[in-house]
Amino acid sequence: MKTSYRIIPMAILAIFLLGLDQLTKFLVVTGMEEGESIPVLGKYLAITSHRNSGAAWGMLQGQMIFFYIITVIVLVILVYVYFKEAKNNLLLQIAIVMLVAGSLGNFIDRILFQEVVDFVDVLLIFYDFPIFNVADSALTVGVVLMLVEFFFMGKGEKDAGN
Ligand SMILES: CCC[C@@H]1OC(=O)[C@@H](C)C[C@H](C)CCCCC(=O)CCC[C@@H](CC)/C=C/C=C(\COC)CC[C@@H](O)[C@@H](O)C[C@H](O)CNC1=O
Repeated sequence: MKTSYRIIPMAILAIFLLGLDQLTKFLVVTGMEEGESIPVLGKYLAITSHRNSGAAWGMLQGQMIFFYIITVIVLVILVYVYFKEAKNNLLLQIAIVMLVAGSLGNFIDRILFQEVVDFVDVLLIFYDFPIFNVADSALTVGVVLMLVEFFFMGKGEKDAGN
């Protein structure tokens, strides 16, 4: 029977992403001093132990209550959209799972430490991109997949067609 919500595979993907996020953060917290940096790829990629009590680019430092509220709202909306819109839509299901896993990853840090552990330190050619983590990567990929789904696969196309 064709499973339309793919609950098991999507749960496995979410647990894998969340586990990878929490494991990498745990290794950084226990294995490195804050501020310590380990070059991986010359000066373009390093593992730098960093903490951020804000959102992307350090916005809204310390506003934990706001982050808790936003994250819970985001999670509720994602679950609603999953069961309402993602039936038989694998791309949308993966996008939503990436966003849920990423949100939960940073949510756990914010509840436990009131700050997020970051460690992926990329120096883009001329711009020193903020240090991020696996959860941020999942969120960013999820946002991109959601945009692709909407504009190239989903409603956007139908509306354009009308
Ligand atoms: C990725 C979302 C940020 C993440 O949102 C979350 O947790 C969600 C679930 C809850 C937030 C309170 C609400 C979303 C705010 C939206 C936002 O901020 C616009 C972002 C755009 C984004 C494209 C989607 C760009 C990319 C940036 C970065 C990621 O690069 C891969 C740099 C990450 C570093 O600044 C790092 O220090 C951040 C730290 O880890 C805490 N992370 C968060 O707040």
